[in-house]
Amino acid sequence: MAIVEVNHPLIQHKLTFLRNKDTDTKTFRETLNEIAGLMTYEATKELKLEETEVETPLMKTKSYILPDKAVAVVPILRAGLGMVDGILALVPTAKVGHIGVYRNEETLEPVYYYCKLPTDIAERKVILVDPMLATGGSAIYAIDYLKENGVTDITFMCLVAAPEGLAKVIKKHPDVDIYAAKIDQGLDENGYIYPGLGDCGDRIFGTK
Ligand SMILES: O=P(O)(O)OC[C@H]1O[C@H](OP(=O)(O)OP(=O)(O)O)[C@H](O)[C@@H]1O
Ligand SMILES: O=c1cc[nH]c(=O)[nH]1
Ligand SMILES: [Mg+2]
Repeated sequence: MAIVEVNHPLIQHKLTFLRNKDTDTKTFRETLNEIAGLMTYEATKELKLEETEVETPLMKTKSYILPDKAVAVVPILRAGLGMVDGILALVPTAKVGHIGVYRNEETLEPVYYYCKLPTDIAERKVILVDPMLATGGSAIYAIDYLKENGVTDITFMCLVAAPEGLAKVIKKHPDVDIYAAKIDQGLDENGYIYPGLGDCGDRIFGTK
């Protein structure tokens, strides 16, 4: 298990634009995908490769490729969708599953409404994505769900995480690696990440 705050200057620079309340929807969406791509580079560094042989213009040589069933990306709807294209730009052979969970605004408990996963998901490394890890309820629900479907290798990738939610996820799922662009100060009285960036789903899709 690892908790990695990906402190790359390009990621931290781009995160500033996502935090800014005046950033428009188009810029927000594009920048979120750019960060997701940069984080993917770090989060996939332990991927196993297969040896192959390739013929260069000069000679045959040993080289390496990803196995056919290397990766599945699973966004938690809706906001997780905002990271998928950035990840697929780097891992185009990944399959994509979807888990629909929203947070009840009063109880802050996760509410399930949809799921569709690749049939061979248990054979793949799953990158579970959601920009916001607040109380941790949605992430824990989605990880439980993946494990019930036979998945054994899960990395959770988010943009900002609250320390209290992070602690809950690690306690329940100590085998899951977590990558965050930033671990923030905490949660406010409404369960929003502080300082955070507001409601990420609404900012991606322009719904408020
Ligand atoms: O850690 P938690 O306390 O569970 O909160 C985090 C969840 O809340 C947000 O989703 P939201 O319920 O706003 O749904 P949306 O993506 O459809 O906007 C966010 O994208 C996470 O899924
Ligand atoms: O700060 C938060 C917490 C949950 N969901 C969001 O979109 N933002
Ligand atoms: Mg939302």
